[in-house]
Amino acid sequence: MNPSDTSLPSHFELLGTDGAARTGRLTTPHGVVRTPAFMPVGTAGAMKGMHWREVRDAGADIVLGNTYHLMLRPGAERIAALGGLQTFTGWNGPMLTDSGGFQVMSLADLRKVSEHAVTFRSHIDGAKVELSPERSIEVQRYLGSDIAMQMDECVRLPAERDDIDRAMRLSLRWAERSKRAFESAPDGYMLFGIVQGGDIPQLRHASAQGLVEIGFHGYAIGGLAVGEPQAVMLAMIDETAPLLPQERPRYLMGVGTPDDILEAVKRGIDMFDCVMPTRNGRHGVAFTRFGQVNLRNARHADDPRPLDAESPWPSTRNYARAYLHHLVKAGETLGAMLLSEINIAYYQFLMQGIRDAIAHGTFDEFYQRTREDWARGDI
Ligand SMILES: O=c1nc[nH]c2cc3[nH]c(NCCN4CCCCC4)nc3cc12
Repeated sequence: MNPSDTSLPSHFELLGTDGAARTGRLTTPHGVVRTPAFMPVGTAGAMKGMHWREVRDAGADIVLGNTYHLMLRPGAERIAALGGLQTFTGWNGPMLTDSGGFQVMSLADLRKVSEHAVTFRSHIDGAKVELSPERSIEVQRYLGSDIAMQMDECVRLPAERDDIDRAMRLSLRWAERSKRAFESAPDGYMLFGIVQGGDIPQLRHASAQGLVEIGFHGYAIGGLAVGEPQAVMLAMIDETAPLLPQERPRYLMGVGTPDDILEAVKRGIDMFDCVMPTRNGRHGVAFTRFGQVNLRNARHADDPRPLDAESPWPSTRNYARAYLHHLVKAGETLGAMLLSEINIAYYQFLMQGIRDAIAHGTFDEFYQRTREDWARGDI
């Protein structure tokens, strides 16, 4: 389990730091991921409202798929028989899959957590399903993701200390089982552990130290972006990141807004995923260099200007706000499509700016200027 060895099909190289911010390169069997990286979320094997070529052209190196959705429909064994996720979907680049535990807790009916597994009824057809750490690893292997996640239990916040402690210790035992199942067939792919511990520093420390002792290719910080204020999320990153190995990637799950990402990169996070760019796009909200713009707002009805005339992304600099406003108000599918690509392109533009700034030792200036631009707002 030594992914710093660059002769392995999967390995991480730390290329530069600026304060606690890091830039690196994560090599996987399906390609290279530039970090800090934002992973668009293709939950059920598709990027809602976009073609894969647009996701690639926007600058995304890696996308996320969800084990929970894909194992229920179309089924992991079926995807394996059809060549795995990359062949099945046509996205021929790196993919990371979440283990399924989080979605079970947020989407499934009649779910029950035991030491052995979580059992639930499919939200699609009501079928009874059991998801153990071993089955989750088996499913992720069938899907063929380059980076698999351990099975864990994420507790929504606020929560009682006893419940956070119980879920954190269960997740550590599941981490051990996930690794054992993963190592039963070493094949050059990666497995990440997930730090739990809620908003309690001592439990975060215990979780991080326990995972490092087990040893993983990378370490996710989970149990955040689950209802807590941003200040609490950032405080838990401050408590956790310094305990994680410098030479392994750190992944903050489910995060977040551009502001969340900038703050987390400043604290040493390398990887992110969030549905926000595509979900907000479908709801008519654009992310731009000057903050968010709600195209449903009547103020755009006669505005011939594009969202950002300086943007490198064609749709951001070519379409009049009045047209985007019209599409959104008319419920035209093209509105959701254009705003999804515009938003994914902005997130990747932000990540490229972050990587360049860290590489040049100018992250602090980039951080200040970016926040000033957001604060200036959309004129
Ligand atoms: O602790 C986790 N383990 C496994 N997967 C996770 C996924 C997560 N996703 C989130 N937050 C998602 C927040 N997102 C923001 C935009 C709207 C939909 C919800 N926290 C997470 C924690 C975990």
